[in-house]
Amino acid sequence: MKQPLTQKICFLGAGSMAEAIIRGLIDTKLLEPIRISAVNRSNAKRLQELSRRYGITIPQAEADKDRLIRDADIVVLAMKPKDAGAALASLASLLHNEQLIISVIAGISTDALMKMFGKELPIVRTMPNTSSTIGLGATALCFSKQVSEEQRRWAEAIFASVGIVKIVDESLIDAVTGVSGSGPAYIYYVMEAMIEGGIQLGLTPETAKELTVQTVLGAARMVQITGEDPAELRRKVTSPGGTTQAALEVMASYRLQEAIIQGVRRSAERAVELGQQLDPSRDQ
Ligand SMILES: NC(=O)C1=CN([C@@H]2O[C@H](COP(=O)(O)OP(=O)(O)OC[C@H]3O[C@@H](n4cnc5c(N)ncnc54)[C@H](OP(=O)(O)O)[C@@H]3O)[C@@H](O)[C@H]2O)C=CC1
Ligand SMILES: O=C(O)[C@@H]1CCC=N1
Repeated sequence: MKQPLTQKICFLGAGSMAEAIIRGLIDTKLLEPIRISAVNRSNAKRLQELSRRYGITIPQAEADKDRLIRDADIVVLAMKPKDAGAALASLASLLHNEQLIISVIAGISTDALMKMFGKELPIVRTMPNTSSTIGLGATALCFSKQVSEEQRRWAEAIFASVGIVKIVDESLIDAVTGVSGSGPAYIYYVMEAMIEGGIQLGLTPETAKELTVQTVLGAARMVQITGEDPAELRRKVTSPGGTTQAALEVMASYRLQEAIIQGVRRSAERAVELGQQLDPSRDQ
């Protein structure tokens, strides 16, 4: 097991992505709950729920909020892109350059964040996904030049506690959003359709769901364990003139693969748009 971290971490934004990471940190004992705090905009009930569930610190009064942010060694920005402008402007005066800033916000570049803060800070821009909740996340990281070696290790350890970590150039983070940030939703979408197909053919919803879940799990693990390409594994399922070929021909007639590729591309493009809405000077 990795050496536990001794830093204090404050999550700014206490939604699903923050909870996924908090849970991983605690489950893997990378950080003790006492070193973790979370603040949000207004939803006190949500903070109480997280505090009850994980034993983390939450502000007891408005003034506590600023103190938790100021005292943290690591501040994780985990609000929606649309809320980031207002949140980050009010945050600038609380941040100092001994802190590491980790952003999970889709689309917003490290340059744009620094512009919003009005100062140069060590920033790790990340793109995780919600499978981090169960330790099976896929996260890409990139670093601003102010990030020290030690801070890189903190960031890598934090996201390694909830899944796999890939270091990428910042120019590729939006592509990661298209593949694995939004990716779980594509798979759920396919699963919904498989379950519905099964129900239409007479299976109970429970049986259709169980069979679908095991099929998706098994297919992903087959790729991982055998190391074979998905295309090759698909070929092995597809007997000439058989049932799978018949199914895939129908799916191809609906251009399913093309639809997914275009969806991945559109997600990445949308990340760029979200960033531009906050940083009109961005020229991509
Ligand atoms: N969900 C996902 O699959 C992924 C999300 N991301 C990124 O993670 C970020 C968060 O997403 P997600 O967890 O889904 O969002 P949620 O809507 O679940 O949570 C957002 C949180 O941000 C808080 N918030 C809003 N404004 C402020 C503010 N001014 N100060 C402090 N907190 C604030 C909200 O508080 P309140 O409820 O009080 O308003 C809420 O707790 C997004 O930027 C998204 O791009 C990245 C990868 C995957
Ligand atoms: O949909 C979104 O904007 C966020 C970013 C990646 C996954 N969810």
